[in-house]
Amino acid sequence: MSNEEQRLAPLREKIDSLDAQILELLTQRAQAAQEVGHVKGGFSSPVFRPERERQVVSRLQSINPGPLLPDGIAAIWREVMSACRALEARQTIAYLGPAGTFSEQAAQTYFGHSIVGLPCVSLDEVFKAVEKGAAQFGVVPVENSSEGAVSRTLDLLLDSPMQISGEIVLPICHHLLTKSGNLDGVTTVCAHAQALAQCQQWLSQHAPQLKRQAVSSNAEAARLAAADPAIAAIAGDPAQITYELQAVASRIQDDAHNRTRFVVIGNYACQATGHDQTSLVLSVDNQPGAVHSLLAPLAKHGVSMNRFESRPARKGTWEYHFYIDIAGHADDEKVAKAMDELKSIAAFYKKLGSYPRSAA
Ligand SMILES: O=C(O)C(=O)C[C@]1(C(=O)O)C=C[C@@H](O)C=C1
Repeated sequence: MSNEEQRLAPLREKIDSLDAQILELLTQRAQAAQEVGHVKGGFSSPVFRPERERQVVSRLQSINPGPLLPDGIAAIWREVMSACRALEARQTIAYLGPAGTFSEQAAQTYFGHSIVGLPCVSLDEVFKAVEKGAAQFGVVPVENSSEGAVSRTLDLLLDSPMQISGEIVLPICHHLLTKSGNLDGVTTVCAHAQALAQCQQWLSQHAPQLKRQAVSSNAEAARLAAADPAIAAIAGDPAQITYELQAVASRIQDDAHNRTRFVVIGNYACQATGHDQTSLVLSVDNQPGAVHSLLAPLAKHGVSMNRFESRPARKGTWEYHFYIDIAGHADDEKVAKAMDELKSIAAFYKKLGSYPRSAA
């Protein structure tokens, strides 16, 4: 045995013994979750409880003695609870496919890996899958930090009976990918229109000769690049791994801090956790000071606004729907008061959901 092996052997024995103890405890935890599942089954109540999962992670982070980092605690328990939840009933999660999209990564980041993924061909299909009950929840992109709102998602949220029960913020890094790892013989770069826009400066500077072709998703671009040596794709890590491509250049997005916010849609109203957000859609009659009147109840009750987005109301007139995210849960007293006032002055009012805020 080498000197290194001699020193590693007792440490590894210690890790093996600790792992056996952790497994014993995880087994007991899984059995407790199974019992929880039986109780819920008796009341026909939902398996997935985002507010409880948030509480579990926050409590452990608050008593964490170190050296594990808070993000590490969150990642470990995300998978522990995903595996325990699957023993109660494995959840089917719809997302914008194909496999290898950032939407799939967002779904796994939020629900862990013990889920059944249901890749859908469009955002409309994600909503339909959840509305029809083919999936318990759906994950859809709603906003990118460089490109702004995903307008189709906003329009679908407006019309859907589903509510928002969570949010995920993912850092988005795009790479230029080919089968060979170089641009020899490559004529065209394919990507989703949003990704082409997010990388346009880099492309103009470093690969102006490539024809830019928008396709339905970056994962689809990666699939095309894997099949055709004349095609390069712009896509992220999940698609690079799925389609076994090589990076010609990494992190080519023009904004180094590029992030996308996804929301979880479903038929579940979350309880308050103390770190919540409420999403609303409103419209006001087209008259002077109307938008200001929408903001007044928030200021009056000390409710802060995290986001404000407008979309044409699609009625052929110059009218708009305002999508606003406010801090707090609809059951919080000051939020409830502000919402009541908003409801009374708005020409149109819809609550999209109250849910725990993403830590990112
Ligand atoms: O507490 C519950 O309701 C559970 O079902 C247990 C548990 C867990 O593993 O801690 C699993 C699934 C829920 O989403 C929340 C928590």
